[in-house]
Amino acid sequence: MTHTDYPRTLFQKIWDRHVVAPADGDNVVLYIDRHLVNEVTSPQAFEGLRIAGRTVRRPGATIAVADHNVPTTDRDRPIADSDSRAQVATLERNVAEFGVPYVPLLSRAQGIVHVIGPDLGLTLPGLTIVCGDSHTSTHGAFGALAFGIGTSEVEHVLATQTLIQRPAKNMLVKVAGKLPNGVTAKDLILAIVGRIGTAGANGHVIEYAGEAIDALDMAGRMTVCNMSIEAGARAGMIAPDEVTFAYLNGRPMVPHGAAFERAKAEWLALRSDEGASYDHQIDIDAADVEPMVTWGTSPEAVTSVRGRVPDPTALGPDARRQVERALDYMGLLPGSSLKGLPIDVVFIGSCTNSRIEDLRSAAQIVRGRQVAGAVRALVVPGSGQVKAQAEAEGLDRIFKAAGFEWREPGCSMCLGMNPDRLRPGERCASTSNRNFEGRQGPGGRTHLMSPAMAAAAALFGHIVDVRELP
Ligand SMILES: CC(C)[C@H](C(=O)O)[C@@H](O)C(=O)O
Ligand code: SF4
Repeated sequence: MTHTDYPRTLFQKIWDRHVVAPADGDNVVLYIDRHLVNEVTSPQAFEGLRIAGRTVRRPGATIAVADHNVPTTDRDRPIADSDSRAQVATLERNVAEFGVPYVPLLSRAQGIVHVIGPDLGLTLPGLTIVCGDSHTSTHGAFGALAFGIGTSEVEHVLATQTLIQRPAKNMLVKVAGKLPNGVTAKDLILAIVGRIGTAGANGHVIEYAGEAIDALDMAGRMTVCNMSIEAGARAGMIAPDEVTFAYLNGRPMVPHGAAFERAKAEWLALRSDEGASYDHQIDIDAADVEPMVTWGTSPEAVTSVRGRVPDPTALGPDARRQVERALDYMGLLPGSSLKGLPIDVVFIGSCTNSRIEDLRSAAQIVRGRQVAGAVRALVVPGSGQVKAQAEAEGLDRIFKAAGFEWREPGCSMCLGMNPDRLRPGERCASTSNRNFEGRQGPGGRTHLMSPAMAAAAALFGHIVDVRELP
């Protein structure tokens, strides 16, 4: 079946290539190329297979790793928390029983599932990639169709290598112009989520395009696609180009030599056709984007670092109650300024911002300076490979000399499923993607920002505008 008779978007091209058969109504059976498995959403899925007497259909298309529950210190010792220990042990038992490839905790390849896929070259243009984790959208940065699935779908993919899917709508976010100095991919995606809201892309796959997107490195593109989910999108994607190919070339699971050249020729066709239509388009001028900081308990509660916390009395009754509650939780006064707000903890990590480029950008700010007195500051590389690369470049020494803790890879303080947590009332400058109540530990207060902004906050002990650093 060919579809060359009408212009299609990148999303439609990948979708069409993966439809196996129609299902009920508009639904289709979609073939899945890669299945990433973590310890959180897979136990019941494997249990389901066991009960039904099924096997894993394509173990070679599947890869498992533990990331959420792993401590980021003392890796050679047993995990102290019994629930976390049990989750990791269960994954290890399941992968052994079902013959699924597994990246062991002590392997150099271990890390956050959305960091290791690209690291290893498992994430390739044109593929369908799923994982029982919402931030699977990260992999769309390579021009893949990548989305999060629930536990029952994890079981379905394990058993059949397919999913029943309903077609998505398609949104284009076009970012014209250049991002100003000191403004990063993280600021851009925070600005987009702030503009369209956490439900702004519900039911849509977002494609990002335009000069500012083309200018991003792969880490930046992953940051943008990662947080698409915070705008309600099912996935985010960016057409592959020379930046993508340069990143991929030479990675372990990427085709080599002549096979790479052949693949590249195919990947070049993975872009939206001229005249392809979208259900929705958003236009952003990159020149207007500033360093962004969240003030509330939802990623859309965000403003420029020069901005102020909203004043609820200026709002209608519903918005007013919401903002009042957020400010109360966050311990912020209405109308107060974000710049100068004291912070207790700095977390540089998570699948949004724990890649080598993110660590370089933070280290550049930190080099030769010191973390402010009482601030507890953590750098948690996204994978063992990122950690080794950073150490080879001496970034670990820059961070440690400044007073940062240098940790083992994992989700860490992005969410409180492991020992890295905020204490109640602590305020954190965080490079992660969610600032929900209790996300980093009960009572913890999260301000999302870029790695450079978080690094600067660590040095001053309060939120600063990275553009104004001496
Ligand atoms: C625990 C996991 C299922 C969850 C997700 O799906 O995203 C987590 O990774 C998160 O970031 O909240
Ligand atoms: S780093 Fe955070 S957002 Fe990413 S998968 Fe882990 S918990 Fe989820």
